[in-house]
Amino acid sequence: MELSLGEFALRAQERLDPAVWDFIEGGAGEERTLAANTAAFDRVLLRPSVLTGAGSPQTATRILGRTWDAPLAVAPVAYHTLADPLGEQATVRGTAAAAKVPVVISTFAGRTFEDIAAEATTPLWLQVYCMRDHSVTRGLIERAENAGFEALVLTVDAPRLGRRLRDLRNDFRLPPGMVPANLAGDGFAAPAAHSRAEFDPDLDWSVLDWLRSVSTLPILIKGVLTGPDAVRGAEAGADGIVVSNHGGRQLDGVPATLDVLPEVAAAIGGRLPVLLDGGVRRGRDVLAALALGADAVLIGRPVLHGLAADGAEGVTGVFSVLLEELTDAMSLAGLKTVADIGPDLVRPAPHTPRPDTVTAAAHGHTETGGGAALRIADLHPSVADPVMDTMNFLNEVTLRYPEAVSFAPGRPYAGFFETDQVMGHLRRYMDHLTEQGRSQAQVRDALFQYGPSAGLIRELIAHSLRVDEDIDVPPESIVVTVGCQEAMFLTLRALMSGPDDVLLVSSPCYVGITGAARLLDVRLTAVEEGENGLSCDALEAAVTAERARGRRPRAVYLVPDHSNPSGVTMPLEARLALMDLAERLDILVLEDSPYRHVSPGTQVASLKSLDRTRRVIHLGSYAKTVFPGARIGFAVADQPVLAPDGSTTLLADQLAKIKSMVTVNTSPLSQAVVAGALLECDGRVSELNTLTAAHYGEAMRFTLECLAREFPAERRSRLQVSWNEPSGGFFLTLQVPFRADNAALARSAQDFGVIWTPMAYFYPQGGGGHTIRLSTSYLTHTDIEKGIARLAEFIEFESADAVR
Ligand SMILES: Cc1cc2nc3c(=O)[nH]c(=O)nc-3n(C[C@H](O)[C@H](O)[C@H](O)COP(=O)(O)O)c2cc1C
Repeated sequence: MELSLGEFALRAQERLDPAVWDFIEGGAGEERTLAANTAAFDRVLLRPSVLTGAGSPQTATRILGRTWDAPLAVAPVAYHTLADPLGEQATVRGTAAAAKVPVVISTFAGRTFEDIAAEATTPLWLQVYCMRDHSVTRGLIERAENAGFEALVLTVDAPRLGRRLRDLRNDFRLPPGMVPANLAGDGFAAPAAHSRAEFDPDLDWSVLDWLRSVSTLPILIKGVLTGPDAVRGAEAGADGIVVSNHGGRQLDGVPATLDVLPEVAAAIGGRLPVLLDGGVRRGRDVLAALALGADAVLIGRPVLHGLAADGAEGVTGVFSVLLEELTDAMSLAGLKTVADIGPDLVRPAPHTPRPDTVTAAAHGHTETGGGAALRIADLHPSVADPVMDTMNFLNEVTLRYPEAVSFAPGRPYAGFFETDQVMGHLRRYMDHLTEQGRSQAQVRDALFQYGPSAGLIRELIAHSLRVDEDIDVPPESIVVTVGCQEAMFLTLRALMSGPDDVLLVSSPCYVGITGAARLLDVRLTAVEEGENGLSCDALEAAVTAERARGRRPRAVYLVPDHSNPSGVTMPLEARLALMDLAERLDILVLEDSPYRHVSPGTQVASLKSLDRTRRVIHLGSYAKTVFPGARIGFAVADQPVLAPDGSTTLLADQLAKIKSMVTVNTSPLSQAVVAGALLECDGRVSELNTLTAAHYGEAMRFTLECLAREFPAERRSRLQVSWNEPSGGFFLTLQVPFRADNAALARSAQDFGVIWTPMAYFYPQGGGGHTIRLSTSYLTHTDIEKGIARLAEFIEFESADAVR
């Protein structure tokens, strides 16, 4: 009886034809990567904890909404029929007898999906190679879906098969009669040549959109080896990442999967499951991979070894050994559950230099290599997220070119700010407290002391919402926050309770919410915005697709009025339809609307004022209506929250609880100043802002006039330039024929003296590459005129190549 996977391999080698053995065992090139995969596991030393009371370890884990008996799965491997005539049918039977874990079936399976499914009592996933003829791939997916397969695994490391020298030397051909049971055609006997003829070598990230359009199954991408690619995958909508180098069979010289796992896991930051394959041969290897950031591992060659050694029973044997070893290792390392496996369990072997130390030394920066030097990979992945860097880039460009006219920042116009106003507002609020019968000591405490987490000025805000917005909520449903940003942060923290929870956002989307989601490891799904703002059809489709993937869409975030960044306003009918839909889909609506009262004309009713069933959490801000330096925002969260003992609180109470651990309370001084402003206008913020709204309306009108002047009809159509005409707010968007990216922005700032924002920053899952955002709010007419003239020159220059 075999006691280790190595023994199964020996048995298999005895039984298999040498050329078939080479086909299975071999790697590409000099097989360096193949060797590196197992060597990386050999280097890991485990650090057990003693006396943990761990008892009998539990290997079960939960991934993609399903419980697996162990963090193991069968990797997609072509032609199991090479090892046993029953092929994949024997594999699924043998695997299920040991553990309920997924089996990934290769595009090149030797048995039909239907026959395999008939045998399976464990989840089946389909590995997808995307063929030049996409209809072939679509047909495979449809058949697999009909047979009950539960996920797709898109292999992304194989535009063609790698140079496998053993197969070239053996002139390897599949045995006569061996064909992929689910594909029609011929030429399969020579796998490498076939892959060159049939695999689509031109795939890019848009293939994920295509897959989404043909299937609602979760999609994992297999073959990712870097953090940035993992992030791209997540942004492109993948549901999971498989760190893989195809068992060393593709590009020889890429690193061992275990060595790149920490980088990928850090980049993903828990947003998606990360699986790994390559070289896992022992239970302790599973522990090492999980400790370094994997959620589960896939087993490739050993499954074929088991199959060749003893058919289905051999596969059962392989998984039984792995499970036995895993349980044994967990027990001896003091681990009770899979969740207890963390980075403390591993450390690199002493002779292994850490890659970043090598780089630092090469650059002569060794002095930072001491105890206090931190690796970015050890920090929360959000700090390395491109979303966070985009704003830095913009600030940097603005600082570097102070002479440039900047249409980038969405700042209020400074001409309305008077320093004395701050004193006046403060005095007014203090007088108000006194009028209300507070003693001098109480007034002093109110301003100088810590205050209630939920805020001091909730009554005044509630009054203002009632008289100005027709929003009738009790003061207790309000939490005063440090800017609207904190209101978003608290709301997401409270609502998003598990990895399957999803926040839907209108796309393009304000970066404050995407950034907060990133900090909190919240999963985002973008819902395309149309001419009338968020589309109900797109929202319903997104919610349905997420639910089909086993996820829980919790809320949708949007800016319904004069949106940042697009400038679009949702008409009343669209708002009513959204409220009905939110009710039907049972999701919450996060309404963020900072520009309503600083826009000219009558505003459409806010979503919160239309809310009859407490579906809307309103995220408020006084940054534009009073001044941003006060940093005062608020959340209206009047949703009831039920406790197990039957008692009820408001969501606002829970937000206040969280706030007490984030900022304790919002500055009472700042609250007092804003309260003074509210008192001055008896809560009618719209009246307080009559002049401001007229000013911003005029700035927008003048910008549109300058654009129309610079781009008369002929020039507009020649350059393929167009823009929208928002009725208010701070932003408008402009379509241009060239890629409006950071490089274009840098050229625009340096050579033409005009700065704008690439709209691509605002598309959480890609898009907006040919659109720029212009902010009209804080510039004078002279600057606007100068800036738009410069912009026109820049667009003309850039378009010269793009339009030809
Ligand atoms: C004989 C063989 C066939 C394979 N066929 C496929 C395949 O059809 N599709 C795929 O994505 N990966 C394929 N792989 C790669 C495996 O899915 C997996 O990445 C690799 O085997 C894991 O490494 P391990 O064998 O060291 O466990 C194959 C690997 C082998 C050894």
